[in-house]
Amino acid sequence: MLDKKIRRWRHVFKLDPNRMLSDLALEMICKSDTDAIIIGGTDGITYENTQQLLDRVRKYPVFCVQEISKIDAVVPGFDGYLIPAVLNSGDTNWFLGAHHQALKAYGDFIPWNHVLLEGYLTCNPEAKVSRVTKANTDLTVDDCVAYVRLADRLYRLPIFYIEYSGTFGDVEIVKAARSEVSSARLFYGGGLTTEEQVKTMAPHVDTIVVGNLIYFNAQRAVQTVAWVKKNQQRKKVKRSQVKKRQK
Ligand SMILES: CC(C)=CCC/C(C)=C/CC/C(C)=C/CC/C(C)=C/CC/C(C)=C/CC/C(C)=C/CC/C(C)=C/COP(=O)(O)OP(=O)(O)O
Ligand SMILES: O=P(O)(O)OC[C@@H](O)CO
Ligand SMILES: [Mg+2]
Repeated sequence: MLDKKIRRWRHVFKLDPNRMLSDLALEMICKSDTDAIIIGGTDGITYENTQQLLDRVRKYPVFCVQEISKIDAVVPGFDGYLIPAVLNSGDTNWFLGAHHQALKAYGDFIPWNHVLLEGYLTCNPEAKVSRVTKANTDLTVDDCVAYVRLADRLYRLPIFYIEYSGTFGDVEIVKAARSEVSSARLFYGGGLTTEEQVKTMAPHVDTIVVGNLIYFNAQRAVQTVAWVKKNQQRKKVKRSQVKKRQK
């Protein structure tokens, strides 16, 4: 069941089928200690380039899911499927219309135990995803809290994804989401390139997503796994210290 799997994800890489990646870089990414690979992107996604990338990743035992952005590019054979719904989109297509159309056409063939909906809050106005979905990225902390309540409490979505694709985000927005989220897993992705940035974001979220860095410095991208996991261990130590103090 995909919902159980994602509970263990602290770090994931996102690979874009529309971008070139050498075999060596792909091997480093797949053999890293990451928890999963997400294959997806906003534009230029086709059945063929997604299938080709999946075939290359399948040489390695890493868990691999597709993030669906185009219905005719859905490829069978992934370990799971993530379906984005952009909550702050200015066009209902990106949280309702495309999903309705997809279910009308393919609703009988969906492996439901392996499919999860992600509530996206896309916050970088320059990102392709914000432009394509006409997202309202002018968000206050109160807007963010309201979106978390909508996704997590009202719709009970399994994932709330703070997306800053291409740029490092506002930690106050992330902290506000953390303080409000109850059962959804909190994902953060956007502009992570240094240990300092990972240290700033990782303690407030369940899962860190690293994308662009893979394409300009795969070695450094692999290092982000250790940075995230080190951070998690520090949190565990703190929790056990608190327990000792309480006894
Ligand atoms: C048998 C079998 C395999 C069955 C599978 C069936 C299945 C799971 C069917 C799907 C059913 C369904 C409801 C599908 C939804 C269809 C759909 C098209 C929904 C819309 C998705 C959406 C909101 C897309 C908009 C773009 C988006 C959010 C993309 C996600 C990836 C992302 C944000 C990438 C980051 O952007 P990037 O491209 O990296 O941008 P930069 O270059 O700026 O970094
Ligand atoms: O590509 P970057 O900026 O690392 O963002 C990761 C991911 O959230 C993109 O969808
Ligand atoms: Mg990208």
